[in-house]
Amino acid sequence: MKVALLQMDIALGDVAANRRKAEAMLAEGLARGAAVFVLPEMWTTGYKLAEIDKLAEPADGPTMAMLTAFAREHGVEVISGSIAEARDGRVYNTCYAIGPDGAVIAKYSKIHLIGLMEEDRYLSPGDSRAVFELSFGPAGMIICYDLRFTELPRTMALEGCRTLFVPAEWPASRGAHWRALNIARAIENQMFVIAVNRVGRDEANVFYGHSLAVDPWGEVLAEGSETGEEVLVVDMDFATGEEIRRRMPVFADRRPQCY
Ligand SMILES: NC(=O)CCC(=O)C(=O)O
Repeated sequence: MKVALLQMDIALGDVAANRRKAEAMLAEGLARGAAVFVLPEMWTTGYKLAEIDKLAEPADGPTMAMLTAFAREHGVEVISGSIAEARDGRVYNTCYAIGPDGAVIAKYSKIHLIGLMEEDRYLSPGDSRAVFELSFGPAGMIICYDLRFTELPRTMALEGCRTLFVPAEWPASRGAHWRALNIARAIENQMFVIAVNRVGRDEANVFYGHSLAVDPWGEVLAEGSETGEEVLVVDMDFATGEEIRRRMPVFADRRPQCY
């Protein structure tokens, strides 16, 4: 199963330009045989938070129309990355999972908003998890800062999640954390982790790139560069996860009554 990680730069506040770029990268991934596509966090707008109420789109807005049409036309699965979502007079940082018929299978709004990047001033937090079924097995999604909150992916693992998608805008100043946390989440939860970060800079941050595909043993199957836009196409054998769980039966050995 080939998975395309769209490691892109983002034009701050220019939704139309970002959509054109994403369309070109989706087309490249398709030409290279990908059947699953993953985009980064807040890729339509970047962190243009002071104007986010004007830039946000409803769940059936033009960006989702483009992504659902792409999935339907080509019979592929898309993890939308996150999009500033306008809902009930608020704005959420929301990621959608889209099936090969173009239908939205699941939706997740970022639970942990990062004060360091002022998300808590401008965005509203979500309050529910997303574990769902894709063609290759049960999957889930979290967004960027959520990576630091161990309990969220652990709870999702206990609910059956075997592949975790992590769209991100993670700054280079905390690059070591990005790598360590993605690999740790994969090892401790015996999950595949597919984490897509942006490159480039905005007014406040230089971003780290290094998009990652990690297997449940913690092996890095593919990693993006630090500065370059690229479509990483990774051939993944999702069946190997169960063999790793048999070899190292961490979930069977848990003793939650002690902690
Ligand atoms: N966009 C984010 O959530 C950034 C998270 C981050 O920089 C960190 O956790 O560190």
